[in-house]
Amino acid sequence: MSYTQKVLDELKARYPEQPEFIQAATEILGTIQPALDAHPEYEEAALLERLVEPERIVMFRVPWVDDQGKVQVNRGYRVEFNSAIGPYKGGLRFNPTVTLGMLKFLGLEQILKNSLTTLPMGGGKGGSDFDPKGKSNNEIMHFCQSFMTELYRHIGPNTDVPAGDLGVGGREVAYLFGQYKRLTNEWTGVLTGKGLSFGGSLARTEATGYGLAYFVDEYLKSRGDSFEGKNVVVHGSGNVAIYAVQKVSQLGGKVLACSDTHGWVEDPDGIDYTVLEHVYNKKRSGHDKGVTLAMYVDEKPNATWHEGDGRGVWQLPCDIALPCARENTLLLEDAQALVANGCKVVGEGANMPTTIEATTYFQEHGVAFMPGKAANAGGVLVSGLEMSQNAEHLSWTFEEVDGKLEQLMRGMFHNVDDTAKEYGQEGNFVMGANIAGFLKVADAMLAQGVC
Ligand SMILES: NC(=O)C1=CN([C@@H]2O[C@H](COP(=O)(O)OP(=O)(O)OC[C@H]3O[C@@H](n4cnc5c(N)ncnc54)[C@H](OP(=O)(O)O)[C@@H]3O)[C@@H](O)[C@H]2O)C=CC1
Ligand SMILES: N=C(CCC(=O)O)C(=O)O
Repeated sequence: MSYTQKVLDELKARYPEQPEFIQAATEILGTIQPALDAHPEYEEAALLERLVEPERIVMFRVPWVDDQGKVQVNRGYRVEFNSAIGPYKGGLRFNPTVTLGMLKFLGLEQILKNSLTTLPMGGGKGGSDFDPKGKSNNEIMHFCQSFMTELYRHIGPNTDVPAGDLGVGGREVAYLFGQYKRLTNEWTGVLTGKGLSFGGSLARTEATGYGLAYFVDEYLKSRGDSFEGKNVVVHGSGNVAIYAVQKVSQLGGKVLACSDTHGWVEDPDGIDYTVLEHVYNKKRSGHDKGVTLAMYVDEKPNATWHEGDGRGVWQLPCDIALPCARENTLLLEDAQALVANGCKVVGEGANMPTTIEATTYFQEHGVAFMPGKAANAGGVLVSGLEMSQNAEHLSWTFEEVDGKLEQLMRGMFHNVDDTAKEYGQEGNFVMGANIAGFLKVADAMLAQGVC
């Protein structure tokens, strides 16, 4: 039995209640064995057994009072997964489906993702089963203040630097930051995604979506192609999706459709990202009762709203698919429909949106599949640049940040592409990303001894 299979079997036996974590570990361990074959010292040092076990997990109670004066209780977590190459770095997710296993999947992905950025950032992830939907700004503030009252003692600019993710945007990061300052009497770069008036980086809001478009565009360029004239479908219409739509359009592509949890919208004129911004801001205004993406057609009468499952976007004929919502939202049946309708490229803006079965189907049918740990790394990459700016007490221009983002994302594609070729799997960007991300972390862990 291979080393990776042994470790994976042990994980499956130990954590049967954490399916998303096992899914992420299966994808990673299922592709890095060729790198391990060349390094028997990794098994001697139990390196994989240590890699898949978080260095620390913090779990805590989050009590808060709602607008009716009723006491509510949620659960809070921070998975400090791996600090071999830098302080723990990763988002916070506020969503009623959050579990420890989900955050461990996100944290494991984050380790390799942050490694691929070439910046000194370790991997972590946290969040809560708090649902921000339908909550007033006052309630979100009370929750964030209570959440940070527990978390602050575990984080810091050189220890653990949280940021946004699903359900956590600029509003939540700002409330969290305000509470951190009160508790520590320190102004530091302890969170990223901050507001521009208090240490936030220009281009951080746009970074994940832009980075996705740059990564896919570099792949297209490497094959003598481009976004020009390409039809694109996007799943999701949140922070990642909005700016992916903007940048894809700027690069010559036409985004035909996008979605939210209430349905999906198609626009023959091409999705207008500024309208998506209006919907996003209304949803997060603190008065979002009943606001859905259906609002898009109010501003764009040529568009059509489809109530129901947002996965309807996968039925549209397209050249490129960009899943930007959340995990396991592109299933085998969706992959079959996309391939049948001519899709040739999939770039993951979300974390693990494509199931293993769907990924395999794409790879077996000649679709260029780019995993989120590489393609969506633009967000954490610019978070790293925000940390740099905070550390030097400087603010770079939008063009400086966006230029660095584009340069690093295009370079990341070539690192992933070259690594896949080096291991005899040209075009297998899942293997390329996993091995390229893994090797840097593994070397650091080996050098630092048994810790
Ligand atoms: N924010 C960041 O910096 C980064 C985020 N990511 C990943 O990208 C993905 C999206 O994150 P982000 O854009 O920040 O999150 P947002 O909360 O801003 O947006 C999430 C989007 O996905 C939709 N959505 C949520 N749940 C479901 C579901 N079960 N089925 C279909 N659609 C759903 C939401 O619809 P609705 O509005 O109706 O809820 C919304 O359109 C996540 O996987 C996240 O982990 C990756 C890298 C960086
Ligand atoms: N949610 C993010 C961004 C994390 C960060 O900016 O620290 C991700 O990379 O999944």
